[in-house]
Amino acid sequence: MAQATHYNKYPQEERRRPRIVSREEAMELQDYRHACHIMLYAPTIAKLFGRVPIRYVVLMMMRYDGRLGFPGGFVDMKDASLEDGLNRELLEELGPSFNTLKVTEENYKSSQVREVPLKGVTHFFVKELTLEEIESIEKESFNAKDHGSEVMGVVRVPLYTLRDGFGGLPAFLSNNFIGNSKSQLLYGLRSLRLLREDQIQDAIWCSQNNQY
Ligand SMILES: O=c1[nH]cnc2c1ncn2[C@H]1C[C@H](O)[C@@H](COP(=O)(O)OP(=O)(O)O)O1
Repeated sequence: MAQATHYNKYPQEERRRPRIVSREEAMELQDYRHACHIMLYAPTIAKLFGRVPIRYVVLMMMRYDGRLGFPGGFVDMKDASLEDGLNRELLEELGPSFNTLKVTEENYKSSQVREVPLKGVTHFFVKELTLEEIESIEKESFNAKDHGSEVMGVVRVPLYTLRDGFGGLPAFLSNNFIGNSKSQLLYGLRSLRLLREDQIQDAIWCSQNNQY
């Protein structure tokens, strides 16, 4: 009943638009499926071609459906918490690194609710790692249960824009993304200040106005 009341509070067109809610509000929703995904990242001093600063390694993955998304997945009834569900998914998708690396409540960032096509909540987490830890995840991901099936491969997000004005982040943003993962990526880059706002705006504009 609580769920029906909540659902009816929003007019038809409002229900189509995903909403940001607090974790507490999200956890009170009944009959919604909860999913958790995480942006893992690490600072780097490496330069592409010896001159373009890479700045951060940010991990996403190519999914079985040809879309890009973050590692993670649905939380099951048997998971004791959102973090338990996410750690279970990370072990399946990224492999043995997540026997030791653990996501905790400190890594929680935001929750978004959608009503259509199905009622669901996506919880977004972020975790800063060392470059060595990220490289170890990349190597060990070949030994993950889901490698080659649900996960086609772990990919790095290029944060730079090349001289042609499209290569790098603008081209990456032109890919197909699952669910709200593209807005999660932009939110993560913004809120963690991995890029400046003007750099993000330029990359979005260039991705939408590719003349090449
Ligand atoms: O990266 C993501 N960000 C937001 N939502 C996502 C992301 N990846 C998938 N999704 C959506 C799609 C589904 O509605 C759920 C769960 O999908 P998935 O991760 O494929 O779940 P399983 O691995 O099958 O448990 O979240």
